[in-house]
Amino acid sequence: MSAVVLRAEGVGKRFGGFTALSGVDLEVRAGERLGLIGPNGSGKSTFTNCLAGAFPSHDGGFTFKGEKLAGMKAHERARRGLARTFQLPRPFRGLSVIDNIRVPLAYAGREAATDERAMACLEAVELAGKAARMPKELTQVELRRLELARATALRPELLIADEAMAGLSNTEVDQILALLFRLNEGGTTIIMIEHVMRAVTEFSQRIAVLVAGKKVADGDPRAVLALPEVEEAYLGR
Ligand SMILES: Nc1ncnc2c1ncn2[C@@H]1O[C@H](COP(=O)(O)OP(=O)(O)OP(=O)(O)O)[C@@H](O)[C@H]1O
Repeated sequence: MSAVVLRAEGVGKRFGGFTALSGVDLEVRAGERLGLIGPNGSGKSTFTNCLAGAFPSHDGGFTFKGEKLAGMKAHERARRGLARTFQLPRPFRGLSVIDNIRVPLAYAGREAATDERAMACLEAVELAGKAARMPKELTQVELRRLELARATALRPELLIADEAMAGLSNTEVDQILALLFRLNEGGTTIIMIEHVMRAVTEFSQRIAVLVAGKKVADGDPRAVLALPEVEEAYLGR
């Protein structure tokens, strides 16, 4: 079995008096494909934000590649190989597609921000033909692909893909799925947060379920999805 790359221990987050996450433990192994699911508002993005360093404080902690992340800013976590995409793609709207890739390359300094490297990132998501276009000229699925290219330009060890498929057609879902499989085959560990259940079941080797901020299940996808508490959480949406 491969090494644990990420360990979350007792992660909790409150917004004022509201508990959005509570006591979440999670382990992810190197090279794994994990589906993180749960009804709307169950805390999936909050978990991602805590992990990526978007929130300054929360309970519990994360260990990534053996190093505690507490106190590290988002960019420091990114430099260590932790990447995430956003539910709503966030390209630099004033920059061309290729410049959107040059920015993370240049910023992190781990890779030379050469044209070749930026083009290779675009080729990996089949956007090389649109390198000179502006983000507003891209379709929804192309924007999702650009978001993935931006997140993976630095060849992260772990990628959290937060609803990369929302609102896409079946064919487009397949395109993004293929891309995520390719990234995983290249060695990237992936946490997929997704409501498109077909994609989650095709992709995930394991599924963890959040309901009202608590992890209620974690294990083999078929066994997890058959649990009464998981069915109830979804049917009760
Ligand atoms: N910055 C914030 N301030 C206050 N409440 C917040 C904030 N961010 C999230 N919440 C609340 O925390 C709860 C969990 O939200 P979160 O976005 O993590 O859920 P989610 O599982 O990602 O949902 P979805 O599937 O709809 O994206 C929700 O009730 C949400 O309203």
